[in-house]
Amino acid sequence: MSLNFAAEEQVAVAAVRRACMLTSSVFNKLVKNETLVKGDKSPVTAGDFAAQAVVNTILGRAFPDDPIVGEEDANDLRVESGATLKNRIVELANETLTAELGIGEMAEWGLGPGQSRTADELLDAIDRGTYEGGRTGRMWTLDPIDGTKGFLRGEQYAVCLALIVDAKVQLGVMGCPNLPVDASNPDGPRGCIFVGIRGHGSKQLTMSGSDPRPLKIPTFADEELNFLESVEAAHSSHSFNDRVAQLLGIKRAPIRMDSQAKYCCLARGDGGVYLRMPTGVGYKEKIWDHASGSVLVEEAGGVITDSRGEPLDFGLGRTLGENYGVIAAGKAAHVKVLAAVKQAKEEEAKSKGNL
Ligand SMILES: Nc1ncnc2c1ncn2[C@@H]1O[C@H](COP(=O)(O)O)[C@@H](OP(=O)(O)O)[C@H]1O
Ligand SMILES: [Mg+2]
Ligand SMILES: [Mg+2]
Ligand SMILES: [Mg+2]
Repeated sequence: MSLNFAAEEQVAVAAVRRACMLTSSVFNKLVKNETLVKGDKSPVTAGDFAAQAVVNTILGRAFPDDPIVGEEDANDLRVESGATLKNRIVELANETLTAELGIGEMAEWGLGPGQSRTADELLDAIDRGTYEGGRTGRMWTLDPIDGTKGFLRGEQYAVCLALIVDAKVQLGVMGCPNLPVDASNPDGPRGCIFVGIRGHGSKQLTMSGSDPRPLKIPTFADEELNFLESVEAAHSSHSFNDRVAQLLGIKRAPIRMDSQAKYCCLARGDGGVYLRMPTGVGYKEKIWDHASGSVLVEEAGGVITDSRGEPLDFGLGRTLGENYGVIAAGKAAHVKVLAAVKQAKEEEAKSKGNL
């Protein structure tokens, strides 16, 4: 029987839950100077930094020897021009770390009333996430807000945390504060946590971490299949997906959604195929954008590969290496989609050759 990572699961769910409290509460209060544009032109908010500070503080206390590959770093907050944003982040992180949740997690992990951290401690916590990754050992990977653009639009985003051991994802925990608990009731209650544990299945929990519901990807009839794809056309080629859908005879419109919430929706059967093909050259996918989703999908009975059918390699460092895209689906659907993707790639190569 494989390890069940019970202690890691408990800590990760608690950390993701606290980070989700923070991001939900900050959303309504974000003001203009609380968002920065990073070097790659992507946005980052006070919520991203503060959520990374909270999760890394908790991980640092519970598993002090584990390195963390986190999306954000504190460089922009350590300079004079970042002082206002830094103060806001410290305020938000401490509000969250000191909240009284009454679930017996608190003293042990340095949480609850009276457990405020200094600004320096919180910036250092953010910078615990600068680990380079690699092939061996234990490491966590964190995306404090995946789908920052969705977050800013008030749409889908996810707090994503995964444990990788010797380049294999063993545990993935995702918090989706805006995701309907039940896709068949889109106007009903929102907010859920998803957990995948290698060898032990996938489940959906409430936002407070209770009421586990096991997840299994259903087998879709061909005419029922549909795509889950990025909202942002710059992140994933919409036209390529359209061609693959055409080759497969898919009639249903794609579901466009930001973040790894797409993997959560795949794992519970809201959509049949996750397909993400590069839009240009040069961008390398980051491990924190796929680690937790990949184990969730696999443990719900699905398959995740690149567009050549090769497994994703989480042992190359902070990125997944050269970008061949990502295909995730239930077992039977994955075989068909992979074949159609190969055909669409051949067509594309031919038409480029003929130009
Ligand atoms: N050119 C690009 N191609 C693919 N992914 C990109 C990209 N530029 C940014 N991203 C990633 O796409 C993620 C969002 O994925 P999606 O499009 O599925 O919502 C972003 O995560 P963050 O929002 O955490 O920065 C970012 O890491
Ligand atoms: Mg980002
Ligand atoms: Mg991301
Ligand atoms: Mg992010």
